[in-house]
Amino acid sequence: MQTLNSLEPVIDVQNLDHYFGYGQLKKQVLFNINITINAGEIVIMTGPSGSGKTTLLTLVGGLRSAQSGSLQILGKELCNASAKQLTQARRNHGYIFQAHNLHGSLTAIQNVRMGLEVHPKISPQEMLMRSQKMLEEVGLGERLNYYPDNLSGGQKQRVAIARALVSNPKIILADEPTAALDKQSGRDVVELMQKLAKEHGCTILLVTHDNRILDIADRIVYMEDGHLIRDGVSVMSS
Ligand SMILES: Nc1ncnc2c1ncn2[C@@H]1O[C@H](COP(=O)(O)OP(=O)(O)OP(=O)(O)O)[C@@H](O)[C@H]1O
Repeated sequence: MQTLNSLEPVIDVQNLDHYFGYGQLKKQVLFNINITINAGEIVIMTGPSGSGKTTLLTLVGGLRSAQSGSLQILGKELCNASAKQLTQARRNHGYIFQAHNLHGSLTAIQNVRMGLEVHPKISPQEMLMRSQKMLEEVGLGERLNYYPDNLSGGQKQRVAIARALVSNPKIILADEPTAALDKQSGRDVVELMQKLAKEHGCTILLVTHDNRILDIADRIVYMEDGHLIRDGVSVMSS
């Protein structure tokens, strides 16, 4: 089993280019991206709309295939990886999106349980136990059997966090997790993510336009026109 220490890169991107389309419609959207993210780091990626943040996040997440350069996740190369290798890699990740993507017909605990379905070795009882514990950790122990429609925006996002974390992923990828939330709920959600990531030893790569949450990052990276133009330690982190 692989053990990680804080100096080991969990995400290592070197000379990564990415294109959409073919032939005359082929368009380069990422240019020579280089970034190394170590275990336990919280990295926020920011920058203007269309600068390539989501594209980079989906490549790191194995949601699309990297074509050129090197993209190593937990020591495994994902550039030109097969569909099977990408599926395998996705098991290391928890995803949190702007729209929480909860299933409306499932209760909170059933939604969280979905985060364990890709791990067939866990028994149904164990799945329920872990899901309940995770919901308790995000402060929703009293709402296990609520449907998403009966939860506030912040509570729904907390269910999504529980679903992302229930399988103990090494890496959490979050795309605009506060965009649909008011100021206080957004703050609560990212502070919860920060706390749980530190407790569970997760690395977080988070895309946001929300300047109010930049201070939770250990490092902020800035994208513009497909280039990573700034990569430094957060001036606001303690
Ligand atoms: N599936 C796709 N097919 C073709 N072009 C795409 C596709 N997805 C994104 N693009 C283009 O790639 C570029 C980068 O888009 P991306 O969504 O990664 O930017 P972003 O920084 O995440 O933007 P936003 O902040 O608005 O979410 C844009 O020019 C976009 O139009």
